[in-house]
Order: sequence, then structure tokens, then C-alpha cells
Amino acid sequence: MSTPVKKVPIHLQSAQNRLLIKHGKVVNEDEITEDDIYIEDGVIKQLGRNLIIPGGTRVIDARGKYVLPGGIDPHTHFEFEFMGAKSVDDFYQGTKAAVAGGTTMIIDFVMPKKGESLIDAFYEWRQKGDDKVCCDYALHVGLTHWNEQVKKEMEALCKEHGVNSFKVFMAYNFMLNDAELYSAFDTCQKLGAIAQVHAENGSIIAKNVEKLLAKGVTGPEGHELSRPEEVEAEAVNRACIIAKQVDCPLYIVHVMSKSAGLALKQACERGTRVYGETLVAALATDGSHYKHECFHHSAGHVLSPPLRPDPTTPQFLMNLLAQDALQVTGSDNCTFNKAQKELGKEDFSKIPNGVNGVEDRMSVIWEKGVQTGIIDPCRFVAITSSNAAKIFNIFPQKGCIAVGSDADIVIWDPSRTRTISAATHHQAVDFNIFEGMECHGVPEYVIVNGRVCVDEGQLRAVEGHGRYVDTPVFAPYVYDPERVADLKPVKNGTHDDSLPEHFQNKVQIEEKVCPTPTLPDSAVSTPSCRGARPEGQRNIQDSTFSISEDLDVERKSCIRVRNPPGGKSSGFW
Ligand SMILES: NC(=O)NCCC(=O)O
Ligand SMILES: [Zn+2]
Repeated sequence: MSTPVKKVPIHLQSAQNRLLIKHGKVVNEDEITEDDIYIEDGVIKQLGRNLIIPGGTRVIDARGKYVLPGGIDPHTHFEFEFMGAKSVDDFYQGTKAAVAGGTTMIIDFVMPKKGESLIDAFYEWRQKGDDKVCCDYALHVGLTHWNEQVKKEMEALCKEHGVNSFKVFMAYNFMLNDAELYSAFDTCQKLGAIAQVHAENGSIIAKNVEKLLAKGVTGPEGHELSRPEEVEAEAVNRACIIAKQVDCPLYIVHVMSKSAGLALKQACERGTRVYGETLVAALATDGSHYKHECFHHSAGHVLSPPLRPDPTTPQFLMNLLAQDALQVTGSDNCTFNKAQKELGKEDFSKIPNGVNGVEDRMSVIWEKGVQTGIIDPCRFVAITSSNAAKIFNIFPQKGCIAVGSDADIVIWDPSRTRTISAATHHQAVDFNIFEGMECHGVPEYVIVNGRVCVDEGQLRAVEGHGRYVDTPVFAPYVYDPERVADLKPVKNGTHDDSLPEHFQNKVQIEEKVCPTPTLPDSAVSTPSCRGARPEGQRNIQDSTFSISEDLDVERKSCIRVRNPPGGKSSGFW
């Protein structure tokens, strides 16, 4: 376990804002190149061979290693009050663990209580996250009820708070009915947002739970029995049909079963704009654990939708990822300790739902996907970072190794192995669903916004080092895929203080909101005004020399960017 590192005042930070990564194999979603990477002030400034760089730059030798974009985990629940308990990984512990495993950005879910203002809940989440995050983060917002006020607040969240995704639930006691789903999707479409869906038929589940408990089935095995896979598949299908009526792009979170994956694939073939996320849990474990004699073991695996009893499910889902029938992997990290899981000791329906995964996602997916030969390293990058960055409209700032992109980078040693255990992981939770799994692929260095946060395997995460990142509406990869061919990131060359071409192509620039934007329009990147950030905190190290001094990240943040609405299409990869 590492010791937590507290925020270091700017004047005491040591000089290490310049890094050169040499001799590695640079993996992007579309190609592998043998380039060196020069990083300064948190941004990739040069990519290529024989780079001319300033003296005093730290050099990391990545010979024999892959150099990957840092992972983006688009599905976490840190410090989340749910089913009578609060998840034990907070934004510090959770993002620290993320970084330890090679993830450099997470997207968490703001979850308003039923009837609560969405904006109030958003601020509550910012308060929980801003000072604690060890890596960048963004927020989706849950719609736990539906009315005109919600609609208004969705608009404000999109226009003023950098939110472009809203999650609706078809299960739990805050689920929406079909008419409400229709209105929520319609609103998302008009705003240029993405609708996310927890797809399970909540009414069927409630009846099944009643029946099972009446029959005396009270243990964790009842969890999967009450939510069989057709109950998931039916909801996926229904959500797709509803979304298609209003032409709303849809993102199905945590696809956990073969039937649900196939329902999604078929909807896509029928012309629905739908993207699918599966979980690392679903790719590496299965429902056999619900039959384990130890309550803590079986309850430790309870999440919704459940792991499936069919042991061929994990490989089936990996194949769907390989075929691009699914596009994204998340963790749905929502961790409850053994004592909290005991809330459901007498009744499986009261076991707080959720498992770990934010730390182990990268290694486990490498093991089950690349090591087995089902996917190659490029596809690994696509499903662990680039596709999420595209869907949530932060590509190529994130999810990409290109000139002008954030220096969120993992140097990955495919020849080393590690064995996962709750005894050695960095998460707060006292259980690990991947206990004992040996994984090839270890992050030897993890660079977060230009700072080396895992250094030769040693975790040096910094509380508060991350920023809130806006996710602008009308993601071209979702709303305007025909234009995507023009949005190629710059894969070599030097940052010359002007906006990299790929950013120019991508965005319409709109100066507003912040009082003193002094940066020229040409030097704009995607993140926009973020609140509650002390002046200077983003500058991670002292610097007396810069080859591109004009690109001041703090000032850069004061210009908003917005993507224009575009045409429609049924798919983009
Ligand atoms: N998935 C789960 O079981 N817990 C987290 C909440 C949710 O995503 O449904
Ligand atoms: Zn979730």
C-alpha cells in the first residue's frame, strides 16, 4: 500500500514538468508507431524521432514496452449512498486506485435523490470530487424522476456545467416508465446529449423477488434468479425501440449477458444509434460465485445486472467487443465492504449492489482480451479509452497519444505479471472479485496530466491533482459521424503554439463565461471553465524554460468550445 501524498504547494513542487518517453511502441486505436513523446506542462508537445528537446528533461526509457493512452473508466460510483450503505471508495481512494492500475480519467454518476434538484446534486458531486481526485474526472447525471423542472435542469447542465450524458433507469425504485423514457430521450436528443440506460425490467424483477422470497430463497443465489438474462435483454430492446422513435443516441451501460449483447447488436443493425458498454466484471467472472457457500464471497459478487451462470458469457462479450458490437468497457466500481453486504444476509434483494474494478480493469482486460489473442493492443486502446473519449466528446484531448493531447499516458509492460488481491490493492474495499487472478500486463509508469504518478511501479498519486473536465454536447462521433474522417489527431510533429489542426477541425470556438480570457483563439483545447479550482494548481511543477510558453493551461481553460449539431447516422466505427 502506498502512503497518501497530500497536495504540494506550487512553490514547493520540484521541477519535473518536462518528460521524454523514448523507444516505446506507441499504441493508438488505429496504429502502433515507434515514436518518442515529448511532454511539457501536462501536454504532448512533440511526437516523432530525433526530437529536439530542452536540457534537464527527464527521460524514461520505454524499450520493449507499449505506450498507451491512459485508461478512461466511464462508469464509477465513488462515495455513493445506495441501498442503505455508502460505497467505501471515495474520490481520493477510488482515483488513486484507478491511477495505480493505469486509468487516468474516470466519469462518475451524479445521482440526485428522487425529487432532488439535479443542479444541487451536481454541486454536491463536484464538492465530493474536486479536491480529492488524483486524475481528471467528468460527470454523468442520473434522472431518478421526471418532470418539467428536470428538463430545464438538463438544459442548464449541458449549457453551463459541461454535462453531455444522462442516465435513466428501467429498474430500481427510481425507474422511469416508458412514456417518461420517451420524453427523457427526446430531451437528450434536442440538447445534443447522450442517453444512458440501466436496462433491466424492474417490474418483472419485483415480482420475481416476491415469489423467490415467499418460496424461502433468501440467499445471494436469488439475485440472479430474480433477474435472468431475458429480463435484461427485453429492457435493452425496449430502450432501443423508444430511443429510435426520437432519434436519440443511446448508450447501454453494463451489458452483462449474451442475450442483452445480441439485442443491442440487432438494434444497431436495424439502424438504432446505440453504443454498448460492458464491465470488466462480466469479462472475467461469472454467476457461479452466487452459489458459493460463504455469504461474503457470494454477496461480494452481487451487482446489477448480475453476473451470468453461463460460463461462456465472458468470452462471448469479449468477442462482441472485438467485433465492435460493443465499444466500451467500464468498471461500475461501487464498492461495499463485507459488513455492508450483510444488510442482505436474510434477504438477497437488500444486498447493496456493486463490485470493484476501477483498479484492475486495464490488467484484467489485457489478460482476457490481448493475452488470449481475441483483441490486439489497438483494440485494447479503443475499448479502454478512445471510444469512451469519442462518445463523451473529449477526443482527442483524451484517449489518444497525439500532439496537443493531454499527457495521460501508461507505459505498459506486457511481459510482467501481477496477482490481484484485496490484501495488496489500493482500493478501500475489503474484497476483490478478481482475487487470485494472475494478469500479464503491468503499468510500469502512469503519467497523469504530465506528472509521473506511477514511477517504476511505485504509486505516487497526488490528491487534488485531477481536474473536472467538461464534456461538450453534440459529440461529432455520435451526432455527426460523417465529419469524423476530418478529425484525425496529429500523430507527429511539434506543437507550435497554435491550436493543433485536429482541434481546429473539431470545434467551433466560442469565447464566453470566464472574465479574462487572454489566450488567442488559436490556442484552445477542449476543457472549459471549471469551478472550485485554486489558481495555479494545474501547473504541476516549476518551470523556468518552455518551448511553448504561450500555451498556459489555466488560461486555456477559460474558453469554452462547443461542437455544432450535425447529421445523423447509425454507427461510426
Ligand atoms: N451496478 C450495480 O450493481 N451498482 C451500482 C449502481 C448501478 O449502476 O446500477
Ligand atoms: Zn453503475
